[in-house]
Amino acid sequence: MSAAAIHAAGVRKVYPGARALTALDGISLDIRPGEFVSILGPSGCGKSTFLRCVAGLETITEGDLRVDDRPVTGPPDHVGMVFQRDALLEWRTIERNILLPIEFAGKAVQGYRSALAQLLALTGLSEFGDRYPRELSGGMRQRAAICRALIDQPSLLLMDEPFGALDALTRDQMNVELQRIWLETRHTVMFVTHGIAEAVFLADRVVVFSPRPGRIADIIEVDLPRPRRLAVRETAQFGAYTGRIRDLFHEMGLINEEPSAVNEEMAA
Ligand SMILES: Nc1ncnc2c1ncn2[C@@H]1O[C@H](COP(=O)(O)OP(=O)(O)OP(=O)(O)O)[C@@H](O)[C@H]1O
Repeated sequence: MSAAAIHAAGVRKVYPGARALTALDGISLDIRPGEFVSILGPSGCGKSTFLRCVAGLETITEGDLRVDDRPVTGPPDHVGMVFQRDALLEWRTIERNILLPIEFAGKAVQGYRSALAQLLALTGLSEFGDRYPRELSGGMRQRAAICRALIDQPSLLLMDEPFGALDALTRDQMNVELQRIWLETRHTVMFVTHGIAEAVFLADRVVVFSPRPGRIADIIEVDLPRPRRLAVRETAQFGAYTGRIRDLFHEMGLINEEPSAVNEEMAA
């Protein structure tokens, strides 16, 4: 029996077809209940694929993948998801957007009124429940999307570049807010990102993927006290974590700061 919230052992994912594509190869990873894990890697390395496999939206080709010790055979219960695009329905108020998963599940929304009020308060949206998405800023919309993911009390929150479309300042603010929400709710979170600083700031562990086919290049434990303030990013300890990840990307050939090396390569 595994106590892991997510258990992956030798997970391989091949997208079939005439030009079959191996997106993931040999992913083995256990995520503990209540842990915040960032998945970091270059574009196209299979981060979203892994998240979609955990969410039961893709089937794996090989290996063992479990959520709460049950093999993933379809979208598991008690999983909330947040994507880069908030996917709010423009014709529904914020409250009715947040309650959508309850309606989909055929449950009575009345039973969720107090959960709704708590989530709106937690995310600073109490005044905006009766507004429409177009009346909210990008950051507020993403907070509403987080409320929608949390309304049915998931044990696991899967986030795929949730702040990727936001400007840098709003993204910083959302990082702080997400940490606060997580410290209050202690869901297990798997957070996919391209951003090295964002990954380190938020996570208990950063799982670094290699370029496609996605393999785990390294797992970095982030031992920084919480709650973390944005200023932590200026500290030597934080710099040591981000530096280590940058070195990894260097080794993988993903960062090249030597113009002469580029020239040599181009000349070869
Ligand atoms: N439905 C699909 N059918 C075929 N190939 C796919 C499918 N979805 C993704 N891929 C391929 O799998 C690889 C991994 O894609 P994925 O979206 O998981 O990467 P990613 O790391 O999340 O990238 P990004 O950071 O750019 O979003 C890519 O080469 C992509 O083209």
